[in-house]
Amino acid sequence: MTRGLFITLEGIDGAGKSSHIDALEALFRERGRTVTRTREPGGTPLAETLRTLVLNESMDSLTESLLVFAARREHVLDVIEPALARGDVVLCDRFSDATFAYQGAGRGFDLGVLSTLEQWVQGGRSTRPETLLQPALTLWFDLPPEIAAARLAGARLPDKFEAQPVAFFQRVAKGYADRAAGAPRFARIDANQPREQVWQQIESKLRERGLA
Ligand SMILES: Nc1ncnc2c1ncn2[C@@H]1O[C@H](COP(=O)(O)OP(=O)(O)O)[C@@H](O)[C@H]1O
Ligand SMILES: Cc1cn([C@H]2C[C@H](O)[C@@H](COP(=O)(O)OP(=O)(O)O)O2)c(=O)[nH]c1=O
Repeated sequence: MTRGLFITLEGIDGAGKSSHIDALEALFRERGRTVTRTREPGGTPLAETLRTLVLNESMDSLTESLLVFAARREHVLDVIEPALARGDVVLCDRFSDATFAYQGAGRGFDLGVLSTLEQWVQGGRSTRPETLLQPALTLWFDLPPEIAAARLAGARLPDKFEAQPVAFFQRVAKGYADRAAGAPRFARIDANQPREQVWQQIESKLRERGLA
């Protein structure tokens, strides 16, 4: 059986990821694909418990990094790898790029330690970089932090991260830009557009890459 397709959605809080994931799922289902839709931190009962802690408790940045990678380990083993082995399209709302952006760039935590954890969690037993589990495509919703903050104001009760000042999200946004630079799996979506145009960009990125 052919291995599935791993797609992640990334961007700062309020960038518009959740607003497009239903349509993305519908698009693949219309093409006859089985879709596993999931999110991080989360995706398994234990990982969802860890998510509640990470999103609600204040903690040291190493603790936070270990918890998101612990949740990811469970998620990769129990959900993502089995779904890819079945041939599913896996649509995941955030993955390890979020850790590099939020814990790395946002909190200032050591990127080398994050890379080591990434290798442990996504690399199986091998230490070769090419064996790292990474998405085939990362839809990166790029939106200026001031605009994301304005969109979120009044839209929902802020969690621990959403309550951070704009300066934090400027660092996170830079973290995403750094991670995207030179990584062809990233497809930048200009999220500072009306919804319809954001969706058109998503469709055209999928077409360009022969994925839909
Ligand atoms: N293109 C858009 N233009 C204006 N508002 C938008 C757009 N896309 C989403 N929104 C609104 O912005 C807020 C954040 O969007 P959401 O999809 O929840 O972001 P995320 O999942 O990335 O945090 C929501 O209130 C949503 O309705
Ligand atoms: C996956 C991940 C998420 N996060 C943060 C980013 C988000 O603020 C939060 C949860 O993401 P998200 O699911 O986008 O939140 P919401 O349900 O409110 O749309 O967790 C990290 O800090 N590190 C990570 O590794």
